[in-house]
This record gives sequence, structure tokens and C-alpha cells, in this order.
Amino acid sequence: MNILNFGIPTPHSVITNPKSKPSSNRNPRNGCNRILCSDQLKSGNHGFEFGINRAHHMKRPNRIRRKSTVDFAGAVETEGSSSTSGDGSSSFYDAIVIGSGIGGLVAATQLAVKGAKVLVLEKYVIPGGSSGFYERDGFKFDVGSSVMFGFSDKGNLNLITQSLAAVGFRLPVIPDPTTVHFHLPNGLSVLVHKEYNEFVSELVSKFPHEREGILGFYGVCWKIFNALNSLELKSLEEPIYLFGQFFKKPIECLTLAYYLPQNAGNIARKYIKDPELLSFIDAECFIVSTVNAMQTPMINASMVLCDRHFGGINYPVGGVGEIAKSLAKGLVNKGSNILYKANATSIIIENEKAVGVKLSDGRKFYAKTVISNATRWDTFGKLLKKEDMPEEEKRFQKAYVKAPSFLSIHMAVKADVLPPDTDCHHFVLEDDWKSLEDPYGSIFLSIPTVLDSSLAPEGNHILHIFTVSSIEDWEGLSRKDYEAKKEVVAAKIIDRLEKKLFPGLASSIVFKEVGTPKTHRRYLARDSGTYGPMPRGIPKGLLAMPFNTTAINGLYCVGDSCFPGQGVIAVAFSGVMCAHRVAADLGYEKKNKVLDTGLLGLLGWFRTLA
Ligand SMILES: NC(=O)c1ccc[n+]([C@@H]2O[C@H](COP(=O)([O-])OP(=O)(O)OC[C@H]3O[C@@H](n4cnc5c(N)ncnc54)[C@H](O)[C@@H]3O)[C@@H](O)[C@H]2O)c1
Ligand SMILES: CC(C)=CCC/C(C)=C/C=C/C(C)=C/C=C/C(C)=C/C=C/C=C(C)/C=C/C=C(C)/C=C/C=C(\C)CCC=C(C)C
Repeated sequence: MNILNFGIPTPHSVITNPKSKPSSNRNPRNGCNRILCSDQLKSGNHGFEFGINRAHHMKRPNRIRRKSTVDFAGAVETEGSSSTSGDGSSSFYDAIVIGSGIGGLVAATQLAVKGAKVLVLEKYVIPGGSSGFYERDGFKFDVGSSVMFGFSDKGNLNLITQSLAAVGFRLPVIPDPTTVHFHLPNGLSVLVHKEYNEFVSELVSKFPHEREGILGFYGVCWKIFNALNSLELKSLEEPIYLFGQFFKKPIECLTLAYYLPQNAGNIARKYIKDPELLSFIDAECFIVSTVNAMQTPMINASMVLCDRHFGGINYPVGGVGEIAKSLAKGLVNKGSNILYKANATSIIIENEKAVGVKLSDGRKFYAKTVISNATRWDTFGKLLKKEDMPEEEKRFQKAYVKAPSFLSIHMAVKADVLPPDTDCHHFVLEDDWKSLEDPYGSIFLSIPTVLDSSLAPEGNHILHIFTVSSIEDWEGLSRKDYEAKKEVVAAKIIDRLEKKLFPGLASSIVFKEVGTPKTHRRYLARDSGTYGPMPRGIPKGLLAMPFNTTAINGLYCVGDSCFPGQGVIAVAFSGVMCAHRVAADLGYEKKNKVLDTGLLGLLGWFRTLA
């Protein structure tokens, strides 16, 4: 296998809408639906059936139809049909979502729950994007990282749990007693325990002279986290909700407004003086933002540095892919649809409004709104013509660049090469703090079989090793040179892990597959394989980050190039916000036109200040 194939090529393209859930699917104890192992994703060919059973009672849009392989009740046309869809009011769907990453799926399911008819178009054969999975030789790998925030059973910030519950799923999870084990320069080793006090004691034991500083910095994080956790989380672009929250929780909202334009590095420097401890704070931020603390918004840092202790890091039994599979299934259960192998090539604009999506095979789908889960670079550079890029997007691309991608090594090893008490997640930077953000400088390692042994045959562990890498490093090579380079670079990374953590690692490998930024670009449809947006300079916290509305009427964005940025929980929040704003615009939620104009104008102006 030359290129890492993210996912299992299944023969089917479409999950059909079964309309209602069987009652046997309910957990008698809590009334929630539990995930079933043999779901539709595994069950083979479902054919092009969806929508047909509702065709009889849907109004047909006013379009001339020449040729269409499927009767989608007028929601689809093939290339060559002439469309007179106008403002899209006769469209079958309320919303089309391009992409089934967690951002897209959360937006879609939240809308479906409110009663909207949604169609998700996914280029690949399974849902999840970077939170997908793939199987090889009996091993089940997470495509992206395996560290899941927001997946606990308490508070308001457990957005993964809440998103699943909204569509009737509650996944069994395995709590991780530690978030990450840092192996850093000068022999600094820090284990981030789930228990906050244990973590603080460990850090203070390494930096006893900075006890006050440590308590001060993490104390501010808790202040922000508690404020966030006290709010009902919905769209910050919807004034009735936003002003309502200010009215109900004024102190918390003012706290968040105060920290919104600030970064973790500045706050850390108010409390901490030791340069090595400040470098540790950089590493804490880097693992979740791919930039140092000076460039990491304080709200985002607080979210992850506290949720790991509050709700903890919880791993879904069966792998991260179960989250997307359940959301996709829940979407269909709620009467909406998902279409796989559906490569969107353009967003159809009529009368300056987004009204539909065209696929690479010529099919066109129409809806009242279009939501793009593709990155902003893909949305405004490929799905829409680059020349037509709105000013607001140009400003975004000035403030943010594409973060580099990763080199990923998915590997299986004989279990006995790992010591029995090995932690699940590791971060390795051996010699020089300056290399923290460099390509191949730091190494991320997850061993999810430490938590869930079902992911590998008995006697084996799976390792996902990844390190920052840019697409430029991998372009212009012949096939042979590309393959050879993958082997050389991977061997060096494995050798470093062997020296630092696991003697004998290389000789215990039973399976290995290497993915590059090109692999990420190919399978995740992300421009240059990017991990997400990264501030070009020192940002004003989250102030410049766009929310979900765009300058194009009817077009919304969701995912990691929207507020609050990278991360599964972050894109889940983006999905919740997006669904709320779209639902208000579609009439499924309250809205006030005058307040909308005022708030959206104000937020747009704030972004110009950043
Ligand atoms: N915390 C973790 O451990 C972890 C693990 C995995 C992923 N993540 C996060 O997930 C974030 C990304 O989530 P996301 O929801 O923004 O997006 P995503 O990139 O995960 O998913 C986007 C989906 O859209 C599809 N797509 C893109 N263009 C398309 C097109 N033209 N037509 C049809 N489909 C198209 C892709 O195939 C993909 O499935 C990343 O920032 C990363 O931080 C985090
Ligand atoms: C509107 C205005 C102007 C004002 C107003 C004020 C207010 C009210 C405000 C509010 C706000 C809010 C609500 C906000 C929210 C936010 C949030 C939720 C956020 C979140 C975030 C999150 C994040 C960022 C996350 C991330 C994560 C990640 C990325 C992860 C990753 C991981 C990894 C990679 C792992 C590592 C590994 C190893 C080590 C192995």
C-alpha cells in the first residue's frame, strides 16, 4: 500500500433514511439510545434510495429536468438541466452541508433535531473527516489524534456528549487517568494527571520556586473555564441569545468578553518568570493549537487546560470513529440524509445568494442554505471562485495562514515492547525548546490500545505517531523518491522514540503505514493538508476569528476555520453555533432582524480591529 487510505472503501454510497429508530435500540436504564456495533456503515450496500419514499408529498421546484439518475424529489439535477430555482424557496432541503467532519455533522444533526431537512455531502466513503477511522489487518486506527475533550457527563462544555445525546446516542467511554506525558528538554518529564491537584503538585515539584506563579496562571484558566461552563452555548452571532446570556450571567459574560482578545502567553508572563516553565506553557498550548502560548487565545487555552481535569479525557470504546458514525446515523434517524462519494466542486450562487451545490459528477442539489465544512481556503478558493473572494475573507487570510500538516505513522507493535504502565498519550521534544514548532521537531504519540484493547488483535498495541510537516516538503518527488523519503523520515522518528521511550521499538513493528501532508490533502480534502488556521502574527486572542455567517447570503461556514478554531470540541461548538444561526435564519428559532443587523455589523467591525 503506497498511500495511507483513511477509511474503508465500502461498496455503498448512501445511508438511507429508516425514518424511525427501532425501540429495541433504547437503553432501559437511562432511556438513551446506545450505539449498536453492526450499524448501517458496516452492513453493505444500501443503494441510492434516499428521499424516494418522500418524493410523493414534496413540492417539486420549478425546474426543467432533463436527465437524473435518481429521483430526489426535485432536489437534484444533473449537468445540463436548466435551473430557475430563484431564491431557493422551493428547495427540498433547508440546508446542504458540504463535508461530514465533526463540525459539519454537529451542524447537520442540530438542525435536523430542530426539524430542518438537511443533506450532508461527503467526498469520502465514511463520515468523520479527520475524526474518522480506518482498518487494516485487524487493527483499527483513528485518522487524527485520539485525545477527546468535551466527552464527559457533566457541565455545559461536554459538547461531544451533548451532540450525540441530541440524536439519541450515548457512547460508552473509557476515562484516561492522564491527558499526556510530556518528555521535554533537560530531562523535564511532566505527567498531566486527570486530578488537578496531582498535576499541580507534580508541576510544583519540578518548579518549586514558581508555586505561586503556577497557581496564578492556572487559576485564571479556571476563572475563564468556569465562566464558559456556566453558559448555555449557542450562537454568539444571534442577539436574542447573546443579550439573554449577558442578562442572566453578566459577570461571566464580561469575564469572557475581557479575555476574548487576550493570549495565554501574556497572561502566563504576568505570573511566571522561569523561562523553562514558560516553555512548558508553550508546549501545553502547542499540543492543542500548533502554535506557542503567545499566539494561543486565552479562552481556548483555558478550555483545554481545565476540561482535562473537570470532565477529563475520555476515549470512546471502539475508537474515535464511533462518534462520527453515531452522528451520521442519528442524522438519518432524524429524517435527514448523508450522501457519500459526493465531491462538491462548486457552490451555486443565484441572485447573489447561495442556493445549492454542484458535484464533480455533474449532479446539483438545491437548498435554502449552504453550510461549508471545508476549510475557508477550500471554500473561498475552490468551491467559489478566488477572484470573487469577499473582503471579509481576504481579511481572514491576512490574519491567518494555513497551519502546516502532519506526517503520520500508523503502526502496530508487539505488546511486550511497551512497559506495563505505559501512558496513552506522549509528547516528545528531546533537546532544544527552540525546535518545539519546527517541522519534525516535536513528536506526538498516542497508544489508544492502552485504553481500549479491542482496537488490535491480542498481544499487540497500535501507535499513532505524528509530527508537524509541510506539503512543500513532499511535492515534486517521483513516486519512488516519495516512497523512499517516507521510509527515511519515519525511520528517524521511530528511532527517536526508541531512544527516548521504548527500546526495541523498531524491531517489534508488525504493521506500519506512513501518511504525509499529501495524504491528508487527498483523503481529508483540506488545502495543503492543513491542520487548520494559524495566526500569522500575534493575534488579539479570538477577536479576528470569523463565526459562521459569511459575506454571501445563504452561505455559512463551520469547522476549524471558524471561531473558536482547531480541535474536535472546538468544531463541535462551531457546529452548535452554526446550527443555531441557520435555524434562526430559516425560522426554526426566534430572530430579530434589526438586532441581527446591529450585532452582525458590530462583530464584523470588531474583527477589523484585530
Ligand atoms: N482532538 C483530537 O484529538 C482531534 C482528532 C481529530 C480531529 N481533530 C480536529 O478536527 C478538526 C477538523 O474538524 P472539521 O469538522 O473542521 O473538519 P474535517 O476536516 O475533519 O472534516 C471535513 C470533511 O469535509 C469533507 N469535505 C471537504 N471538502 C469537501 C468537498 N468539496 N465535497 C465533499 N466533502 C468535502 C472531507 O472529506 C471531510 O470529511 C481539526 O481542527 C482537528 O483539530 C482533533
Ligand atoms: C460576542 C462578543 C464579542 C462577546 C461576548 C462575550 C462572550 C459571551 C463570549 C463567549 C465566548 C464563548 C462561549 C466561547 C467558547 C469557546 C470555546 C467553547 C472554545 C473551545 C475551544 C477548544 C479548543 C481550542 C480545543 C482544542 C483541542 C485540540 C486542538 C486538541 C488537540 C489534541 C491533540 C492534537 C492531542 C495531542 C496529542 C498527543 C500529545 C498525543
